[in-house]
Amino acid sequence: MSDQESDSGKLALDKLNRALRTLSAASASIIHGVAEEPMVEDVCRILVEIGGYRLAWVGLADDRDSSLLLQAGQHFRGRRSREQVRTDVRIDGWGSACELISRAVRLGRFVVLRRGGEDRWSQACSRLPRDADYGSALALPLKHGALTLGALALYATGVEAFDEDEIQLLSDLVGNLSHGIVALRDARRRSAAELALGQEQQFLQAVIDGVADPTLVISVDYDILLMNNAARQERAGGAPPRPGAKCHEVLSGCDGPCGEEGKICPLREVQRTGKAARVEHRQVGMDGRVRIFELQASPLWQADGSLRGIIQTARDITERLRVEETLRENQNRLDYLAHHDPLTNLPNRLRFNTRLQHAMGRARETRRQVALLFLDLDRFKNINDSLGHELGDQVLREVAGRLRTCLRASDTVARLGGDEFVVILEGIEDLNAVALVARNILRNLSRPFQVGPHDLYVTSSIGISLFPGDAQSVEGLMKHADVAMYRAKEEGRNNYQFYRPDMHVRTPEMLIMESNLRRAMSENQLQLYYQPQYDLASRQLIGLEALVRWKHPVHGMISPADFIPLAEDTGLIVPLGQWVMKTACAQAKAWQEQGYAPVRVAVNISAREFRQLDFIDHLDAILSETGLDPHWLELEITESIAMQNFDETIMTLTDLKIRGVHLAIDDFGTGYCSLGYLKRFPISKLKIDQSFVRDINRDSNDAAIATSIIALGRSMHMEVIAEGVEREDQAQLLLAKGCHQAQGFLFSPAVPAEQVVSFFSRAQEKTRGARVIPLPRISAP
Ligand SMILES: Nc1nc2c(ncn2[C@@H]2O[C@@H]3COP(=O)(O)O[C@H]4[C@@H](O)[C@H](n5cnc6c(=O)[nH]c(N)nc65)O[C@@H]4COP(=O)(O)O[C@H]3[C@H]2O)c(=O)[nH]1
Repeated sequence: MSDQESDSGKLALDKLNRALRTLSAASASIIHGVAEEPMVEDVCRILVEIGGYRLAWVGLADDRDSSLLLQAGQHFRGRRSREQVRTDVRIDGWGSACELISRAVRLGRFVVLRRGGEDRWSQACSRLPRDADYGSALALPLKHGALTLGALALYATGVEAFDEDEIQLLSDLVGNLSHGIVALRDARRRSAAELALGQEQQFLQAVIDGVADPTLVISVDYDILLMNNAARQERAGGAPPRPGAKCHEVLSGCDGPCGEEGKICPLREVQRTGKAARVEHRQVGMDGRVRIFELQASPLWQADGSLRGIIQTARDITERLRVEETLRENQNRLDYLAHHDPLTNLPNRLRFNTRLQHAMGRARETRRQVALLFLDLDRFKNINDSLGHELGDQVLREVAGRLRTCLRASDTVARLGGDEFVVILEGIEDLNAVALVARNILRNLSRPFQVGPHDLYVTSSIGISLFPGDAQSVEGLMKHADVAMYRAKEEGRNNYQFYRPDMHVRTPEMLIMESNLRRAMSENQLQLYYQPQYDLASRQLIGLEALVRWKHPVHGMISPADFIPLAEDTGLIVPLGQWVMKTACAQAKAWQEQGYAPVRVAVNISAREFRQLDFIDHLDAILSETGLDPHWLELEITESIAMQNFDETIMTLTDLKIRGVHLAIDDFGTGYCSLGYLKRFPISKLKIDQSFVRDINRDSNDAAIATSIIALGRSMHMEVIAEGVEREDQAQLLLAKGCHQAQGFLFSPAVPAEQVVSFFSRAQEKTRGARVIPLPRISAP
């Protein structure tokens, strides 16, 4: 081998070694590269410093507009340029500066140019430093699959640089560099996507954190995808859920999805129905308190229509449920009070009426009979009068208890008021069964009642009417059972009677009483007493109630409670009522003419009187005859009068109102006045029945009813007066509850007209100074 040959072999070996070192260093740089620009720059540096090229640069295509950005590192031997040339050289055009690279990119293969051998050489070198000694240049396209990323340009001193082997090695290097660039770009895109995802996540988190109710986004696998701040506070003390946490673990502390113990899984509900779902869950909070949550789950659909999961909001409804429960209890309690007798807890008249209606309906279907037993305690008034109402009440409670024991659970026993009870027996085929029950009741009630220190003997009388035989309506059955009950009393009490039509024929006793009453009216045995009514706060006289008295020459004073019902039955109530009205009006006018300050006089009107077609005509005649201004007359009707024949009643009441007559509802609370009707009546006053006043300080039911009546009166702009006020504590409590008027023994019983002037005098004293009223003391008629 000649020296020349040996030198050229050594040179070739050096060249190969250098090329391999270059490839190895460039590969290491590519593998460890973390960012595209420094990596490309480093590869250029290696090509110059290790590879021995005069210059290396990379031009990268901008895939946005197919222009070429010469943005990566240029390297010159001995110095380094950080310049980035951004040029608008089109890949398919030929610009001055990037000739070489543009061409390699456009052709998609390497391009070699040599000084003198190629007419474009000067253009390819036009942007290079002028002092450089270039002999040849090579451009290799950076390709990744079908995509051309740009090209690497190398400049060397010799004209014959870049032989085939070298180009091959450099092609491998460029291939690695392309991979490196693509890998870094992918990584950059990935991290940008991850960043965007993170920001999106943060945005969503901020959105649901803004929701006040605990809110979760749950996947179909029960994973918690999002949980808002309120939910974290509620379930995890503010901590975020651990990754992969399941909703049932966090919300209920359960291993498996909800479904047991009546807890419906909201996710499954949404999956089952494909719609939003609402369920209630009982959960123990972080503080150990049991709370009820209303969970509202809305489906979270994906673009392909499949269910991604649910958005679940929870609302603590513990307090709302508690309030609802209290309201329900209050409503039940009010319903109960409206349908039950507070003293005995038996159904009251209202409930009894409904039950009887239903029983009649069932009897029509089953073709069986209904028996109505009307029961009245014999001489119960004596117990009340001699031992007091409290013991009387105890007896009534005990009677209620005993009645219940005599009946089947399906039978009804109710208290109508006072000492009157009714029993409904259904499914009757044989009247003997009814008689058996009646006998059983009589036997049970005739056993002594142990009340306080007393052994009381109470008997009762029972009248029985049958549906459908005796009557087809509640009123008819009641009326006939009542007639039969009176017959039982006449038969010596403590017995029962089935109704018979001939019972309407008056008994000799009744006929005697009737003729006595007629005589009483013609012989002036009747007298009007007046009970004063007072303003509770000022204790000023505001009215007088006229109450009739019968002074029998032999039997003495007979209570109106005993003869008014008879007068109603016989029709005598009509002339009696006219006498009362005329006397009361004349008396009121007389007092006014005597110079006493006028007060309103109240007169009781019974149902039969009120229903007389000429009732208003008679009233007009009395008013014109006596000259009393109708404003000073008040008519008291009972709830039951008001509730019968609504249309007629409202016409009569309106006629009265037009005349200026005041209207009051007596014994309010004992009947079943519909509020709907009440508000349509032109009534100005409600009288709280004395049965609610008696124990108003002791019995919470009485107090509740009195309070309701006062509130009702106030809401309907009516006056409210309490009757039967016997003690100062009752008066004080009524005043405190907002009832401003009262009458009762606390102030005075009903007294004859002559004594009434003493009330006027006292009223006069109280108002002295305010108003001077002349008092020509003329004696009362
Ligand atoms: N325990 C107690 N009782 C008190 C007290 N203050 C007043 N009373 C009594 O309570 C009754 C109130 O009259 P009422 O509810 O209209 O009840 C009256 C009314 O429904 C009827 N009545 C009386 N006079 C007439 C009348 O002229 N016409 C009509 N249709 N009915 C009348 O007879 C019922 C009974 O009348 P009276 O025996 O006079 O009984 C009166 C009165 O004396 C009190 O503090 N304690």
